[in-house]
Amino acid sequence: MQDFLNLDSITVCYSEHAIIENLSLILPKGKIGCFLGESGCGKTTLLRCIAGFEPLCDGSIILDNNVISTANHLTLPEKRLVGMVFQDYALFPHLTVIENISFGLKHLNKEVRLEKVNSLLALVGLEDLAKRYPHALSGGQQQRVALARALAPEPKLLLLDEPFSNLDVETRERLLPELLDILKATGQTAILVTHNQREAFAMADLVGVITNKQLIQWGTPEEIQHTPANDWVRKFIRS
Ligand SMILES: Nc1ncnc2c1ncn2[C@@H]1O[C@H](COP(=O)(O)OP(=O)(O)OP(=O)(O)O)[C@@H](O)[C@H]1O
Repeated sequence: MQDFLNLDSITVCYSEHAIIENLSLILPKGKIGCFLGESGCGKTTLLRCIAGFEPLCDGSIILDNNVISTANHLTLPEKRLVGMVFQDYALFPHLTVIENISFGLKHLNKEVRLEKVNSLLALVGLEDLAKRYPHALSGGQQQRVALARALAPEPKLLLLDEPFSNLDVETRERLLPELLDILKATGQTAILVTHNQREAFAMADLVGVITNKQLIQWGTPEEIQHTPANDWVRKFIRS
């Protein structure tokens, strides 16, 4: 497998207590990975490690041939070119849609920035709401702004932590294929955390099942569903 993101035997601890032990996986460029597992198994912690918000106790994380985390080295989050979309969108309330999306593009000249933001607004279908503030948007619209803002700096890797969890079922159903289309259209490599297996199997090229501090299986949705690694995975995906 062509290796773009490589988690190599990583162990993650909080106060010397291991949350994740000796976890390895490879995600090729342009693919969407998804972590599945029970509440508290460490899915968000893994995303935080990849984003550079948590150190490793052991192992290494390599992104696009750069070692970004080891037990002794942590490339700063802002230097990793890793974007993150949070559960609660985390938009800047005092900035309009267009200002939120432009936030990470201050280094570009005005013309280039405007062109980029306009194409992102079109990509997420928010051209008509560019001057609104977040409080005047629906949950689904806020999530689209968060996605456009995260995509704006063209991250090497996009991390999405339960991006649909605050949305009603109807909006989730509508946004899921839209999100997939946007990620695939931009060739974005991404990792999604969700509690929802249907979402994981619909979105992901590769699904990781985590339990008891370990990644039990890392495979395509078909492999996980048709050849589960053990009884635990079989029961988990039927639950
Ligand atoms: N800052 C912290 N300090 C100590 N323990 C923590 C910290 N953050 C998380 N934990 C613990 O680490 C474990 C993994 O948490 P994490 O949030 O990664 O799980 P999760 O799989 O994302 O859970 P959920 O699906 O409920 O969001 C949990 O037992 C949690 O209590």
